[in-house]
Amino acid sequence: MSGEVPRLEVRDVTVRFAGVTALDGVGFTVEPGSLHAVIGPNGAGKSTCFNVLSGLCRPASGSVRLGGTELVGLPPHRIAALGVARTFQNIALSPHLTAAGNLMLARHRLTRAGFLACGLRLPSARREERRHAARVREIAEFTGVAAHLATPAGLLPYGVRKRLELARALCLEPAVLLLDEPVAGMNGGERREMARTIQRVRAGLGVSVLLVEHDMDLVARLADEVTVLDFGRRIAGGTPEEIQRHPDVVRAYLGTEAPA
Ligand SMILES: Nc1ncnc2c1ncn2[C@@H]1O[C@H](COP(=O)(O)OP(=O)(O)OP(=O)(O)O)[C@@H](O)[C@H]1O
Repeated sequence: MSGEVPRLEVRDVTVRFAGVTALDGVGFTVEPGSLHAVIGPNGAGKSTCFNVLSGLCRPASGSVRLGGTELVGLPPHRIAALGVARTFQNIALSPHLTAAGNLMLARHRLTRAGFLACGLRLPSARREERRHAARVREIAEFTGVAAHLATPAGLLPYGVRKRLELARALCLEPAVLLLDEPVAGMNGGERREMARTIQRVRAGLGVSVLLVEHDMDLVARLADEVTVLDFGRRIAGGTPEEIQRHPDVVRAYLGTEAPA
């Protein structure tokens, strides 16, 4: 499948908030099927970068292209429909819906007309519904949440909810998956489980993954390429090994958390 996954190209993106340049001419490329991490100290611009890619924030200038398609200026639901799906730092699941319900809701976003037909209980819609349910089960198995499908999302342990959030993003059948701090707040066991899940998803589904993460062990273990931001600027890019030796990166992290 990675043969069909388009390249994501971020070029010269600048974002300004009153008095603050959150991103200053930032550019990088996520190669098809690769895992690309964006790291940097607090306030470096990582979240802003994600918000630009998913359409929540419009840059003052610059471009984001998925294959031949310009994403800047498109609303978030169009960007998701084109194949860029994201998770959030703070889990955004419906707590009263079951895990399966949350995933089915995401599937319905794929086909809005399907949702209407489904409400009218047309036979074609019932077939479609069964197909969606089968795919939801497949994705749930991939992400290790299949045993929890009947449980309301709000009652699940934190680590499972984070994997469910990832499963929900995958329900949109993305070409590029944006993961916003997927192991934040997790204990060691949950972190290892999430790392395995990300590896499985990437290898099994062939999607590209763009990861924002503070956990350097995870980045070193998973990433093919790393982009380092500091004060809104891209200060370095390369493999995890190259990044850890880069003098500007070491300097940027001094006094905060040194990359392990
Ligand atoms: N909506 C906003 N209005 C004003 N300033 C903002 C806004 N969002 C972000 N900023 C500023 O832009 C800069 C980059 O913030 P951003 O949240 O992207 O950094 P980050 O690397 O994600 O930080 P963290 O690791 O703490 O999440 C910071 O100086 C921040 O204060």
